Amino acid sequence: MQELNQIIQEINPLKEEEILKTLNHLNQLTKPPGSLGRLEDLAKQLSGITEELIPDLSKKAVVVMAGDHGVCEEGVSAFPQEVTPQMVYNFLDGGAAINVLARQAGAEVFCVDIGVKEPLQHPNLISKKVKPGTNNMAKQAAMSKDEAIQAILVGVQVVEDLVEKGYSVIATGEMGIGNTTASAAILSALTEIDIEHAVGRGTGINDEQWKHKQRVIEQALQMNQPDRKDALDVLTKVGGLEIAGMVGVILGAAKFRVPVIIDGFISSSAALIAYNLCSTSVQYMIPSHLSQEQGHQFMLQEMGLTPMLYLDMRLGEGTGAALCFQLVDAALNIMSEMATFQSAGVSGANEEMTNS
Ligand SMILES: O=C(O)c1ccc[n+]([C@@H]2O[C@H](COP(=O)([O-])O)[C@@H](O)[C@H]2O)c1
Ligand SMILES: Cc1cc2nc[nH]c2cc1C
Repeated sequence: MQELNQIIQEINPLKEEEILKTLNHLNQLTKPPGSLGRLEDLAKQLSGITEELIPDLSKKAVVVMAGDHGVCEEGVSAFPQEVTPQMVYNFLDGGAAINVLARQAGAEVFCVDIGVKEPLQHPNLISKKVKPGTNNMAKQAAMSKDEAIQAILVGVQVVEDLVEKGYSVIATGEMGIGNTTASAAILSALTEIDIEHAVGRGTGINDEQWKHKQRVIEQALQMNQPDRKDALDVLTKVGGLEIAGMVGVILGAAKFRVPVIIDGFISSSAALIAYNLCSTSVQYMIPSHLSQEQGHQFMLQEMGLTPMLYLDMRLGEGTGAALCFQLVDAALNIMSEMATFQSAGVSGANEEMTNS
């Protein structure tokens, strides 16, 4: 707990001065001020995070946290639990969607076993198992507080190792059959959103299974009584090991002043926990896309975030976040390659026609 509190204390706000310098530069480029919209916001955020006008963010990493969920025994997913380890090997063999999208963006995928039920072995796997899957949250707490903290610290350590190797922008990803149940439970526990709106179809359950999933989550919340004001308590009682790992990735990124691209519903439940533990951490988050999972919009709204992309995706793994690497590159290339009004001999706006 002390170590986690120390990390939170080391998270500082973005550098306002650097953001103003970036705005000033953007306004000199050959375009009407603000006309590149969210790309301009992104350029400002990146410089506020890194304390550099045009940072080198060429070394990109996707961290895929994998974990299993005891609540699967209640029948909450369209797929069996063995898909979690099977997909981990798929990530390690380079054949999953995240491998394709990461390659396209020039990013590397790092897969972490933080809580897969069965033993896994692969030379490229980062083996940091805290526990072989969570307990069934409908019957008891998903994990102990110590395990939740341990999993968060794994995420922080993974980021520290990546930063040491020169990685400068990180995307969150996850794999865990049953984890939309944990994420929806986190959303209902931390906000006023009712269960019907917080719970989605995950990998694709039918109406009847969806109603059942709602009842299971209701039972888990009744049984565990997570404290809305204590995000660590919520994570412990109804969260997941991969979710806790991503909380650590996000807090670690904020600590080391590295931009962190948040993927979909499950990644955002981790972001919501991180935000509740340390509200400043939201300044380091880039919300990549709006997942089709229905509760996702409420998570982002709760943190005051607007997604960059609307692609009706609901895969997870970090796929939406990986697509945003290209937007990060776009924002930086605008900053470094565009001509200024002065250098290109282009006339500026008519003074009397503008607001500023
Ligand atoms: O990222 C999302 O928005 C997202 C939405 C729905 C499902 N998923 C993925 O699907 C799995 C969880 O779905 P489920 O139905 O087993 O809870 C898990 O491996 C997630 O990566 C991911
Ligand atoms: C095949 C499959 C791939 C996934 N990737 C992330 N969640 C997933 C769930 C399933 C079922």
